[in-house]
Amino acid sequence: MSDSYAFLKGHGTENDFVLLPDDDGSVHGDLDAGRVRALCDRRAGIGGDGVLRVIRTTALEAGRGQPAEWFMDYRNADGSLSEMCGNGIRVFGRHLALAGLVDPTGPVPVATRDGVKTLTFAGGAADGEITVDMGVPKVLEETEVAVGAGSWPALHVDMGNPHAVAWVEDLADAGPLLDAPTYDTRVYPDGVNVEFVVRRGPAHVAMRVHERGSGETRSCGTGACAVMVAAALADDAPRDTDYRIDLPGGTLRIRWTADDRVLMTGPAVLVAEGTTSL
Ligand SMILES: N[C@@H](CCC[C@H](N)C(=O)O)C(=O)O
Repeated sequence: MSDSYAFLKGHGTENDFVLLPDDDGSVHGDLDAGRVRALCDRRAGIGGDGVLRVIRTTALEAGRGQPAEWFMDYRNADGSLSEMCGNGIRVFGRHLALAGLVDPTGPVPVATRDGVKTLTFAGGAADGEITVDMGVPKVLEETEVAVGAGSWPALHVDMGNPHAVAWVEDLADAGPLLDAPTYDTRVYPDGVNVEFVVRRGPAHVAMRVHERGSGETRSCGTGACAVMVAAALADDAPRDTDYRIDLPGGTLRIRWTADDRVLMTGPAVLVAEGTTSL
């Protein structure tokens, strides 16, 4: 492994990531958790909610056999793995398009630990929103989450990664979320991302999120999809209704289609690139 290596920094609705180009896996090897934590450190590192390693599908065991050239190797800021990252995959796609590694005029498949997701670019490589086919949601059991003295019923929605969606009176009810919400570990043996949601209008909600492995973040794409599914069920909304999901870092638009797929649309921005030896 080399001492100094390339990175990029980007965000999707202010959910921010360090990207590590590593085509054949020779730069970062197994990408140990310590390096991920150092890169994501907001004072001593570059800073980010997670790391996106850009690696060929053929170069990583988790990617082999998936029908896509590129694999999004996502890690949370604490170094843990997750199956999927909704904001991250748009940023990942933006990098692939800007680097000329994919053709953004057609559908772009990206392999993940939750299988292949397909990206559609509304603009060119450099601008416009990106829509991701996030696949079929799994609506599971009713459960409960708690923060401090407050506790709320929550719906378990699986978007490839686990979510608990809790309706609250006010987004401030959950407090500063410095501590992770508590949850039923029998329901979520591998941890959970917890979303707190309020209504803003018809097909329009706002949310905050505490992410497994990253703490409270400004946005979570898979979380927004889970929230949209919970809201559409609560509203008895017809399929193909477009929901607006407001997050502290911006807005995502989500649709649950008649053929049971969740489509997420939002921005993806690259803000810096360089080399580091972290
Ligand atoms: N911010 C992401 C989700 C990242 C993974 C999550 N923290 C987990 O551990 O499942 C998104 O935009 O979906």
